[in-house]
Amino acid sequence: MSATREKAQLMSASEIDRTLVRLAHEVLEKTIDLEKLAFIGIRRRGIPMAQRLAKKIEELEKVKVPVGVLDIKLYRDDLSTVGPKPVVSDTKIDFSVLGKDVVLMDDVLYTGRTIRAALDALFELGRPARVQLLVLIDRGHRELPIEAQYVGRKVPTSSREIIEVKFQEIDQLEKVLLVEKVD
Ligand SMILES: O=P(O)(O)OC[C@H]1O[C@H](OP(=O)(O)OP(=O)(O)O)[C@H](O)[C@@H]1O
Ligand SMILES: O=c1cc[nH]c(=O)[nH]1
Repeated sequence: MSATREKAQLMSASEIDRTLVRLAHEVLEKTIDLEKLAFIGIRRRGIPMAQRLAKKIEELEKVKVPVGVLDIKLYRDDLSTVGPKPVVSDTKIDFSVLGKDVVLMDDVLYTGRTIRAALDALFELGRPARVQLLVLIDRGHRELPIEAQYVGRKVPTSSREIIEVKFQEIDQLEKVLLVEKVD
């Protein structure tokens, strides 16, 4: 792994929280039937996001939104010409996705390959009524026609830059950093 240098802090803990509150309100605004809503977090940092959004919606609307988990790992195929390929390695969704209004959640949207793998896995489980995507950071550089309906912040980046999201539940600290690869 190449070394990195911190360039800027993009979000503090309180900014992350305010953004998630806004996103919870946006999801509610665009949801017709709350009983059909279901959140699926992409491991690792999509999971705390899905759990926190479900908690905020329970506080606001007194409705418990079911939360599932998709684990997508990078699978390196030596014959591949496009680099490592994201594949689903573990799924914990203990509710039926049939007819559900699913919101997939992840911390960073970049090429879109992780979300494509998540959609493939989701449709193997059943046919949801609708699938939307919520991300904390959209950094651009898409390689597939995938867009998020709910975006915490759009951050234009160069390909040498990396977005690092840190969440208390995983990293024991809470912030979003812009870092740069150094040779
Ligand atoms: O749009 P893409 O190009 O697919 O990139 C986005 C994915 O990359 C990151 O995961 P990463 O593979 O770094 O795993 P991690 O979340 O476990 O650190 C991030 O959490 C997204 O899941
Ligand atoms: O910058 C990036 C790109 C993909 N995934 C991340 O977490 N950060």
